[in-house]
Amino acid sequence: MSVYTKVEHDELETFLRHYSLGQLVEYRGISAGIENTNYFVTTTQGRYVLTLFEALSIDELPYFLDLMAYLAEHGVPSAHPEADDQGHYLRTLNGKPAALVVRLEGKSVDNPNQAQCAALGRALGHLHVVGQSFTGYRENQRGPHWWVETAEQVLPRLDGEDAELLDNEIAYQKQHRHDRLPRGVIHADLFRDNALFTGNKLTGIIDFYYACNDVLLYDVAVTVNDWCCDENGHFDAPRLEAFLEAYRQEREFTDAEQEAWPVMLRAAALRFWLSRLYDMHFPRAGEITHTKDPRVFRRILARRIASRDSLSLAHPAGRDDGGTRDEAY
Ligand SMILES: Nc1ncnc2c1ncn2[C@@H]1O[C@H](COP(=O)(O)OP(=O)(O)OP(=O)(O)O)[C@@H](O)[C@H]1O
Ligand SMILES: N[C@@H](CCO)C(=O)O
Repeated sequence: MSVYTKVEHDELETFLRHYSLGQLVEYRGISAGIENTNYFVTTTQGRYVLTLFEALSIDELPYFLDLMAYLAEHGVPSAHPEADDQGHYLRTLNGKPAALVVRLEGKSVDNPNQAQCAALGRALGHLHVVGQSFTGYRENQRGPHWWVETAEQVLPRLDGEDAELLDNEIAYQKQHRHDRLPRGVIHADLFRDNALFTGNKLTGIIDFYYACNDVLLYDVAVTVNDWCCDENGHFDAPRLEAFLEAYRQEREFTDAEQEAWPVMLRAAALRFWLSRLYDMHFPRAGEITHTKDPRVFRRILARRIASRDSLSLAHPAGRDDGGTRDEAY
C-alpha cells in the first residue's frame, strides 16, 4: 500500500479551496505505485489524482509537471496537471510537495495485445516528436554514471556468474557512445503499469517522474523490453512489429539508430536489472515494497546478448532464438 503520508478530510478540503474544482465528494488512497503517495479524489466537477511527492524535491518537480501539461496539450494521451488559483501546478500538503492531475479512464494491461502495442508505439513516437520543442531540460539520473555507481554497490552481493555478466556488460556499454543518435524528451520508464487502456484505446501514459532528456532509441528499447516479450525475454514478433510500425508512422529511425539497436536493448535491460538489484539488496527504510524481480531483467539482458546478430529495427521479427549462446549465462 503506497500511502506514506495520510491526508485527512478537512486537510484535503482546505487544499482544494486553492483550486476551482468544486467541492470534495470523496477520496481514497491508491495502493499501486512505489515512489509517491497517491489518492483518487472526486469533486463536484471531476475526478483527479492527488500525488504527494515523497522523494523528488520541490526544485525538480516543475520539469515533470510542465512536461505533463505540455504533452497533454500536444496530443500525447496523458494527464494534464491542474493549476491552482495562482496558476501553479505545485503546492504543499502535509509538508510534502503535492499536485493534482486529471484522472484518466482505463486500466493498465498485464498482457498487451498487438493493437495495444501499436497504440503505445504511436503515442511514444508522437511524444518523441513533439518533445523536440519542449524547452525544459533534465539529465537522466539513471544513465551510465548511475550504472557504474550502482554496480559498485551491488557487485559484492552477487554470485560469480551474475557479477561477471554485470561487469562485462558495463564494460561493453562503455565502448559504445551514442553521440550520433537523435535525442530529446523521453519517458524512460514506460512499463505496462504506466499506461492505461479502455479496450484497445490508450487513454493515457502516466508516471513521468523518470522523464528526462536522452537518446530517443533508449526509450523505445525500455518500452519494448517490457511490452513485447515473454517472461524469458523472447520477443513476440507480432507485438514488436506492431509497436515499431506504429512508432515509425510518427518518426522514422535513422541509420545510426538501426545500427545501435542491439546495444540499446542491452542498455535498457541493464538499467532495470541494476535498479531491481539495488532495490532488493538495499530496501529503503519504512518502505512497503512491491519489490520487482531482478531476474526478469537478467534473463532479458542474457537473451539480448545471445541474439545480438539477429536484432534489427528493419526486420524486427528477425531471428530471436538466441541460438544456444545464452545458455552460457
Ligand atoms: N492520471 C491518472 N489517472 C488515473 N489513474 C492514475 C493516474 N495517475 C496514477 N494513477 C493510478 O495510480 C497508480 C500509482 O501511480 P504511479 O504509478 O504514478 O505511482 P508512483 O508511486 O508515483 O510511481 P511508481 O510506480 O514509479 O512507484 C497507478 O497505477 C494508477 O492506477
Ligand atoms: N518500472 C520499474 C519500476 C519503477 O521505476 C521496474 O519495473 O523495475
